[in-house]
Amino acid sequence: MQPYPRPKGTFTSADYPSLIRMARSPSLPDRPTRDIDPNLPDEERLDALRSHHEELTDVQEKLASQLESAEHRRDELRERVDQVERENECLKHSPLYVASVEESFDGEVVVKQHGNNQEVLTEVSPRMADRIEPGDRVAVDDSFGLQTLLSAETDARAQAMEITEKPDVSYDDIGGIDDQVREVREAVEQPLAEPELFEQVGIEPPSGVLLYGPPGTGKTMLAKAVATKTDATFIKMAGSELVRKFIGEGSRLVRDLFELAREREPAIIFIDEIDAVAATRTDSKTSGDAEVQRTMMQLLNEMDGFEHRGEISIIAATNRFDMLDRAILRPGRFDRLIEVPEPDVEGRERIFEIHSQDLSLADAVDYDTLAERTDGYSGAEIESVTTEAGMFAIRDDRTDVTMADFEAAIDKLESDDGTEYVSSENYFFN
Ligand SMILES: Nc1ncnc2c1ncn2[C@@H]1O[C@H](COP(=O)(O)OP(=O)(O)OP(=O)(O)O)[C@@H](O)[C@H]1O
Repeated sequence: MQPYPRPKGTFTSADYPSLIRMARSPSLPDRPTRDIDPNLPDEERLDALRSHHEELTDVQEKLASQLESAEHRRDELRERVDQVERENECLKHSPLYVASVEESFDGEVVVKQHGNNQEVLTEVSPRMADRIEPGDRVAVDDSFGLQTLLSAETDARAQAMEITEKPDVSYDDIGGIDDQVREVREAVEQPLAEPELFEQVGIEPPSGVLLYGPPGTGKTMLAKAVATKTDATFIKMAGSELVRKFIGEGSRLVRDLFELAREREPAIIFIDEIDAVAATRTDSKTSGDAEVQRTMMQLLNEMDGFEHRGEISIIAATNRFDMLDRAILRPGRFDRLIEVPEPDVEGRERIFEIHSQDLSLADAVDYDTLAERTDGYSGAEIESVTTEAGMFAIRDDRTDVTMADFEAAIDKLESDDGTEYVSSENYFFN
């Protein structure tokens, strides 16, 4: 019996077309044909028919065997396809590491992985070979295979950090949170302005200040106002920017952040939405969580190793105090907590006054009444009311803003929102 021609060896997907062709046209055994003379005596005809039947049975067995082999081969190929698909899925989902290209040779490069600074020589696929240059940032897989060319590092830094040489916010621009202004001045301004005072007394100034409270209450303004007052460079980084896609990138950005601050002393580092990197650990052990943990550890390392901080202050802000990992609140880290609440009625009146300073007002605007009507509004929402009041005047072809415009603006914001503004008393735990 002639066996079905089984292809040998290991195959890749590139071999599939030829394998399929082979499976479709196997060498089939010849179909036996026989003409039996009808004039033969019965016995001879019967013998001839028997022998023909045997030949046919033989062919049928051969075909059955070939079919069985083909089915077996099909199952093997299916299994292989499943395995390749699984490997493919794994490759798609496994995390990539960020590395810098140090040197580039003919088809090979030396890359240095961020985070552990491990250097390796690795091959570059022809599809990437002519695009890779020393200094490029690349994403590599577990075996250091180059997967993607990343955008220039300067872009990543610039995207993630907002640097203001001279912010122009003064303490007078901030209304309704006088106690918080005083506390921030004490904790940040004084150590920057009079470091010798702390030395003389023999105490360490607070390491980091954490401002917490609902959105739009002036936390960023506070940090900017201290930078203005102390002539410090204001470097803002959003925590969400630190939670990057690639392993090693978040901790690298944290290092860059502190390095930049050292270059630009005096400087204020402001980390907004710190909860994005410093939330309480969850049970899930995904690689994303591990990466966030690494970024947080890098941040804590930078703070812990900041003995001679010079003229650099660190301020962080969060709307989700309840979510924070307590590790960041230990002494030597964010050890001065300042709650920035929504303004009370007097605070709202003051914020209305501040934001109406540049408005051209038609008649005396009753800030007291406006403050009464805006219970639960944040500073940012009060700013929106004044802008909207100005829009009403413009729509009405006037250059002066009236009390009625303010009233209409509040009505509009409340109907746009669909709800009354909720007081923030339990904001953190909702
Ligand atoms: N207390 C305030 N006094 C005057 N203006 C304020 C006050 N709070 C907020 N504003 C206005 O709202 C805008 C946004 O405020 P800011 O960015 O400081 O809030 P935030 O607390 O940092 O908010 P988020 O938590 O959303 O980052 C400010 O530019 C300012 O115009």
